[in-house]
Amino acid sequence: MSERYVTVDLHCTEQQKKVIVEPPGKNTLINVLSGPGTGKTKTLCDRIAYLMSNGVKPSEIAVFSLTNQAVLDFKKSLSKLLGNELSELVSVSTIHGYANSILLQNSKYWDVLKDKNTLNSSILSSIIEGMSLSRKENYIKIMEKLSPNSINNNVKYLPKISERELKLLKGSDIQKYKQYLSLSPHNPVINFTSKNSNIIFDKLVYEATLILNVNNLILSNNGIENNDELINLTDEFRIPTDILNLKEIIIDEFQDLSVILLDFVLELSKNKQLTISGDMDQSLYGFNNATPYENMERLVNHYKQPNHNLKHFVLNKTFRLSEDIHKFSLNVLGASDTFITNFPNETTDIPIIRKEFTNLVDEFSFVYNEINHLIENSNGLLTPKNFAVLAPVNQVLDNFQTYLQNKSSKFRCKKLSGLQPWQDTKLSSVVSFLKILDNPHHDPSLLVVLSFLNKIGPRTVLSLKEEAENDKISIYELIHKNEKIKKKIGNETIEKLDKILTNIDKSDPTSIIYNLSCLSDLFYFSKQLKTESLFDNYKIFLKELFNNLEVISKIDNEEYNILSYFLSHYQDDFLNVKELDDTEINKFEHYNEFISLSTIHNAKGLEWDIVFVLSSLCLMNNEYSIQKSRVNYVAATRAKHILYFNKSKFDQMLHVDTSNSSIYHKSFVKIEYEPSLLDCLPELKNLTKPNKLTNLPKFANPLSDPKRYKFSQLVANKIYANSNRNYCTFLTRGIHLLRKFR
Ligand SMILES: Nc1ncnc2c1ncn2[C@@H]1O[C@H](COP(=O)(O)OP(=O)(O)OP(=O)(O)O)[C@@H](O)[C@H]1O
Repeated sequence: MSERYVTVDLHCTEQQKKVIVEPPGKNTLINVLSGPGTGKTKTLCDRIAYLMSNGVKPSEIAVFSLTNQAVLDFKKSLSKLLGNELSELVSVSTIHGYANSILLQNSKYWDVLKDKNTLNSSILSSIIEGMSLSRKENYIKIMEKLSPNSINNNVKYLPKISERELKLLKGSDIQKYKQYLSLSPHNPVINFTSKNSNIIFDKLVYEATLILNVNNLILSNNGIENNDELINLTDEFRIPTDILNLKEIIIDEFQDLSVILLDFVLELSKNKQLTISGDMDQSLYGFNNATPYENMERLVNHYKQPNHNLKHFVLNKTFRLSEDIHKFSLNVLGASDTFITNFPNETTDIPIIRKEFTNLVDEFSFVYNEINHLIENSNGLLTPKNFAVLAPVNQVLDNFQTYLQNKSSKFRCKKLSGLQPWQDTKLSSVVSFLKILDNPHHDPSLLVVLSFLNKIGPRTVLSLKEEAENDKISIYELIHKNEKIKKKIGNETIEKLDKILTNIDKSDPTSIIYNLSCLSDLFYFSKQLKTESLFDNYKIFLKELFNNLEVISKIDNEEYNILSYFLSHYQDDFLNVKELDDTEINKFEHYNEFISLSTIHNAKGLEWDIVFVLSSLCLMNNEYSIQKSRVNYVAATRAKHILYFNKSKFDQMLHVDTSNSSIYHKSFVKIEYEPSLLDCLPELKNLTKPNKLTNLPKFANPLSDPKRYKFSQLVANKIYANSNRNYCTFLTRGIHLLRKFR
C-alpha cells in the first residue's frame, strides 16, 4: 500500500481556526455565520483539509450546495487547497443531484442519468414512476412496524388541484404540500411530471428523504437482523454503505434551502456531524420557497433537543469589502446590524460610484468608456479579467454584449453559465442521440429525444413506455405501428428519422457527425441549448467527438463499429465536465481577455476587483421588496475595490439615495429594519455592531472624469498590489497539515 504525505498550510484568522479545528461530534450542529467575503467557503474547505489530516476519510465527508455553479466553485476552492487528486475524493454535489443518485441506484435508466449533478426532467419523470415509496405497500408495512405514528391517513382525501395552486400551497401550507408530494405519480389529483415545474424536483428529494428515513429506522432498531420479515421488506430500500458511513455533512450557502431540502439534510445528518455556513441576507431563492429564517429556527430548535449539540461561530473580518461598500450594502438591505467589524487593510478607498441613466445605450456607453479608461490608464496592470458586469436578468447582458459587438469593442466578454441551478443541463442528451444512431431500439434514449418535441409531454412519454412494455416491442417499433402516436409525432418526422438511420455509415466519423447534426436538428436540439455558452460547449463537444471517433477508427477492431465502440468506452466526465466548467473554455481562449458578464444570481459566491451593477432600467417594476433588496445586496458585495451601482431614473433605493428629499425623508422616518437573524438567535446580539440607516453612504464621481485621471493610475497600483498580496499578511496562526494518503 503506497503512502504519501501532503503538507498544507492553512492561513486563517483565530475565528476561522475555531471552526476548522472543532472536532466532529454525533448529532452536533456547527453553525458558521457571517456576511460577504468573510471566508465562509474558504473556512469549510480548510476544515475538510484539517479533518482529513486527523484521520477522517474523504469518503466520510459529503459537501452540498444548492446550485451547480456553487458546487463548481466549492470544488475549485477545494482543489486549489488540496490538489486535484485529494480533493476529488470528497463528494461535493447539489442536494438534488445527491437525492437523484440515491433514487437511481436501482433504476434501469441509470446509464442515461448517472451523473450526479445532471438532472434531466423528461427522463426524471419516467424514473419517478415506480419509485414513489410513500404509497408502496412495503413502505407502509415497514412504517407500521417501525414508526407507527408517522403514517398519515389523510392523504387519501386530497382534492384535485392545479400545478399553480400546488405551488402556492408550498408557500402557504407546507404540511399540506408535503401530503401532495407523498402521492404516487399516477395519482388523479396532481401532475408531477410537468416539464417546467420545480415540483418534480421536490418530489425527487421527498422520495430520497423517505429512503433515508427507512435506513435510519433500520439502524436505530436493534434486533432487526433477526427479523426475517423486516429484512425482506426493507431490502429494496437499502442504500449503499458509503452514505450510511458518512461522518460529516457540510452545507455551504445554507440560506438557499427550502423546507423540503432541509428535511433531506436533517435525515441525512442523523447521528452525524452537520456543519453549515451561510449569510441569511444573501438568500435569493425566495421564488423557490427558500425560507432562511424559518429553517434556521427549526434547525436551532432541533439541535437544542437532549443528546444534541449546537455551536455557533461568527466570523467578523471581511477579506473583500471596503468599509464604504459594506456600509452601502447594509443600507441597501435595511439591515439594523452586522457581524462584520474588520476590513482588509488594502483597499482603494473609493466610495461607490452611482450614476443615473434614462436609457440603456447611455448606460452601456458609460460602462464601456469607464472600463476602457481604467485599462488604458493602468500601465498594463489592469486587464479585462479584473472586471465584471452584473445585471438582474440575462436579457440586459445579451443587449450589452450586442452593444460591444457593434462597437467592435477592444475587449471581449465571457458570460457565466446561465444554467438554471438544478435543472436540465441538456448536453448529456447528446448521448441519447448517439445511442439512437447506433441502435434505435434503445428505449430510454428514444424517449428522451421524443420528449424534445412540443407535443410530447411527460405523460405521453410514460404512456409510450407502458404501451411498448405491454406489447413487448421497442418504442421505435411502437411509433411505426400505432397510428395515433404516429400522427402525434408527425409522419414526416418519423420518415426523416428512418432516412437518417439508413444513411448513416457507422464506421465513418464524418458520416456520424453529419447524421448526428441531422438528428439533433430534427428534434430541435438547439432549442434545448438555451444559452450561448451551452451552445459553444456543444460545438466543442462535437469537435472532441470527431477527434475521438477518428482515433477509434484507426484501432483495428472487427467486433465493433466505431460508434458502438465509442459508446461503450467513453468516459463519463467527457460530457459532463464541459457543460459546467468554464475553465474548459479558458483552454481555448486566453482568460485575461475576458470581462465576466453575469446575472446577479449566478455571481453569488464570486468576487471581482471592479464590479458594475447595471441599472434595472429594463424592469418596469420598481416597487420595493425584500427579495429585490437581497439581490441588490448580493450584487453590491461582489466588489473588492470599486463598485459602480448604476441607477435608473425611475428607481430609488430606500436608505441609499439622498438626492430626492421625499425619499430621504421616507428613509429617515421609516427606519424599518428588515427581519434579522437575531430574531431567531438573540444570543448572538453581543457579537454585532449596529448599523444606522440614517448615516448614508458616500458616493464618488466616475474615474473617467478629467479631474480624476491621475487617480486611476493610483487605483490600478493598489488593485495590482492587492492581487499579489501574500496571504500570510492575514495569518494569525498557520495549521500544519500532515496527511497520510493511502
Ligand atoms: N484567512 C484569510 N486570509 C486571507 N484571505 C482570506 C482568508 N479567508 C478568506 N479569504 C479570502 O476572502 C475572499 C472571500 O472568501 P470566501 O469566498 O470564502 O467568502 P464567503 O464568506 O464565502 O463569501 P460570500 O458570502 O460572498 O460567498 C476570498 O478571496 C478568500 O480567499
